[in-house]
Amino acid sequence: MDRSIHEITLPLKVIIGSGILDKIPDYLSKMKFTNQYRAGIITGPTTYNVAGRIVEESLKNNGYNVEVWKARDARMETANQIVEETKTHSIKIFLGVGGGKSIDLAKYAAYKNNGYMISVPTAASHDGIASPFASLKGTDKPTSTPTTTPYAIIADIDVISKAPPQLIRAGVGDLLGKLTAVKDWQLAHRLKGEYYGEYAAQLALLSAKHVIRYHELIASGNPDGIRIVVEALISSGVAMCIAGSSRPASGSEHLFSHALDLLAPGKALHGEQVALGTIMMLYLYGDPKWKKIKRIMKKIGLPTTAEEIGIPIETIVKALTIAHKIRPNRYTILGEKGLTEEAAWRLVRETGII
Ligand SMILES: NC(=O)C1=CN([C@@H]2O[C@H](COP(=O)(O)OP(=O)(O)OC[C@H]3O[C@@H](n4cnc5c(N)ncnc54)[C@H](OP(=O)(O)O)[C@@H]3O)[C@@H](O)[C@H]2O)C=CC1
Ligand SMILES: O=C(CO)COP(=O)(O)O
Ligand SMILES: [Zn+2]
Repeated sequence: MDRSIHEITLPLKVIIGSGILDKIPDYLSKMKFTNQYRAGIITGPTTYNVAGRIVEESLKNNGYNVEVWKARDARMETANQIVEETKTHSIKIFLGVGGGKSIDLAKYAAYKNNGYMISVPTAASHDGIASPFASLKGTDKPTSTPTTTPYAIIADIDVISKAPPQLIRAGVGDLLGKLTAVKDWQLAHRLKGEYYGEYAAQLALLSAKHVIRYHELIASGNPDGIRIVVEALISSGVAMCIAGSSRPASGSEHLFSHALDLLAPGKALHGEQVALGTIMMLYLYGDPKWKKIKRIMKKIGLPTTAEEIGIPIETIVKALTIAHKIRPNRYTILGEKGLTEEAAWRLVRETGII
């Protein structure tokens, strides 16, 4: 990347409130959109019932021409199919209504169609809500594809609060990952001369520190706690916008999660896997904080063992040994050769994952 020109695109508007889904047409018109623009809702089978339908009906009631896509996965193949279909329908406004999967698909489709992406999260489970990247699956090396920064974020706290509690816990897990992601970024800067942006790094770290500070309030299910997680997730996404890469938000703990996605797809949530990886990567850094993070994870109900996350320990060990190959140009504590099987077994024993 040519670092002499650093272009940053941030979301134009962030609206967080209660019962705001059916106000989306008003927000769109305040952003100068009219119902001359065709709208596409990219959602999932469950999230359509939770939120997508409300958005669809309110847009239709306001004269919008609306098409809906209910996606079951965020594979590159699925993403390209949506791109083609949205092209046929001349969609210009792409609303990602759902979890990380739906939001990533909408971002990708908006980017490929030169449209506007509106991020409508139904769960506080990931920091892709505001990021300009789409994590698409289905290849042997899951990649973060640069797309378009969400033009606006419309987060309905009522909907997000009613989501299964496992999802908000996963959001905290994704944020805890910034503790090692930033260490990895600094390491790559020192050892490989990689560009490092202190401000973006500190912003990502702040989002992790913020949820650590308020973990008890978050665990109580109080709407103020939910709001804290949503804001921290948005802020971590903004860190990615500023950095121009997912570096501040994704390091060795994410490589471990991506490896699990390849070996045991659909077994656990992204943020749960990332948090488990964070314990182990902190340990590798010799940072005694791994014990505190594990304690906090237990307190809020995030899985801290192979059994709790529902993935066989052998698979976790295997993931640790292949994680470094997922994105070879992203240098992390795992180094260029990765962990041996013996080292991986020692790691899971020392950190009590087994
Ligand atoms: N681009 C980026 O920067 C980032 C991308 N990601 C990506 O995001 C994904 C992880 O996001 P995550 O949200 O955990 O996964 P999903 O989008 O797969 O959502 C998990 C499940 O929760 C359901 N769900 C979501 N909201 C609700 C709700 N309110 N009520 C009931 N069910 C709900 C979804 O339903 P349904 O089946 O209807 O979708 C889905 O079954 C991964 O693919 C990850 O790689 C993560 C971080 C950053
Ligand atoms: O999940 C992410 C940040 O939380 C995105 O990271 P990746 O670049 O590893 O897909
Ligand atoms: Zn993540």
